[in-house]
Amino acid sequence: ATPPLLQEEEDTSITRFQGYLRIKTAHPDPDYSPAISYLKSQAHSIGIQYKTLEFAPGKPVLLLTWLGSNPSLPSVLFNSHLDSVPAEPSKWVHPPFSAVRTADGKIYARGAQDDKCIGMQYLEAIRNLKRKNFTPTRTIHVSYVPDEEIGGLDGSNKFVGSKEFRDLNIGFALDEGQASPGDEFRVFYADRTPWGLKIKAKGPPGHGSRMYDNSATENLMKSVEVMSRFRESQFDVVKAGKAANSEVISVNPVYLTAGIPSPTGFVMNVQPSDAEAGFDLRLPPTADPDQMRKRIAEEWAPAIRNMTYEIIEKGPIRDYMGRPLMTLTNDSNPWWSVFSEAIRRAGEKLSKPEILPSTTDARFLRQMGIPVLGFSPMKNTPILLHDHNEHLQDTVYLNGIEVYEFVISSLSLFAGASD
Ligand code: MET
Ligand SMILES: [Zn+2]
Ligand SMILES: [Zn+2]
Repeated sequence: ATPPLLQEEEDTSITRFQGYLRIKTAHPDPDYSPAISYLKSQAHSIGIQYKTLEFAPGKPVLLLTWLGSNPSLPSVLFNSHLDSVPAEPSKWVHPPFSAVRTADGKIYARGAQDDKCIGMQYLEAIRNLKRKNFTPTRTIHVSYVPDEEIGGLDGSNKFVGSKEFRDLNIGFALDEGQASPGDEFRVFYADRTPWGLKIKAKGPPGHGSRMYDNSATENLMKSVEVMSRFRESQFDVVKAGKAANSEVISVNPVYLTAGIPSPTGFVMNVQPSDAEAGFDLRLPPTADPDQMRKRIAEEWAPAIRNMTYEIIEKGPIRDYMGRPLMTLTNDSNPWWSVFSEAIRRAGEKLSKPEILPSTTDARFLRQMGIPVLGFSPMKNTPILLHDHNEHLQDTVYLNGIEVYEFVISSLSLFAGASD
């Protein structure tokens, strides 16, 4: 057993976390370069290698490497994203980029849970392991990628397709998960894939008083009704306890638009010739994308009702072999066994592995055939990602560092799988 950290050392690691949280990498205009500089200086002080890669202008990927004693073995990757969603400062009790630590130990910042915590915990764990003279067998990589919150197409997606990535020879990866309100950590073996769906209706315009068939708004409303019924059918499965939220297809409206603008709002006595609605769809890996496309074409936006549609598919659902993008969480996956055993040895518990209701860059890694688990070590913590007043308890943050020490050391020493 190693002695607990001195108060002073704890404070320093919290201060370093606060420093990262104060860098504004929130959309719509994330400033990546100060974040990259900050992380590079951390890597320098720890004594590990670093390099910046750029696959899209102004969108750097930072890669840190702790070389193992047997670099020919497949390596292990710890991923996090540099960016975060926007915050509305007026809705927060402390400014979202202040990283205030309250008297009772809560650290307030956009990114405190999603996911700057893990980005810094990886580094603190490596710092501690180095101090204890631990030598990894497998090489450990830590990646910081841009643009996750807007779909990752210029970030992780391009990174995994690069020669630089192939050369890393990654055997297993960890990416972000979600906080757990209970006292067991959550772990995720798959993500849902987001589709943005826009449906558009056209129809004859007419006097506001007229009753006639096939107006644009009538056609759009018919679709919205059909889609609402589908949404309800999925939600019913969840309410009946037959599936988790993340195991069904979600279809949620995000905008509705029609009408002819006027200086006072909209023209009130003309039925418009165009109407449009947008939806956030999330498809679990078990969903059949062809069936979904067919449903959209035939039922949700049928041409016979003068409707058109656009599907923005933000990432894969299946791998190149057509199999659902899921990482095995049983003993047939030796990485799972090593990971779950490390959690046990850290004195912690995992709840039953889940599909993540939202989406991470793990889907791009899984598409390359790499097993990935989603994991953010936050227990007894409210789920505050994308919410106002996102915060993390200092003790939870510090505990996570210890957990990663077990996880990083175990994975790097694991000798079993050579491919
Ligand atoms: C639009 S891709 C996904 C971005 C974000 N992580 C989410 O789940 O909403
Ligand atoms: Zn997020
Ligand atoms: Zn995230």
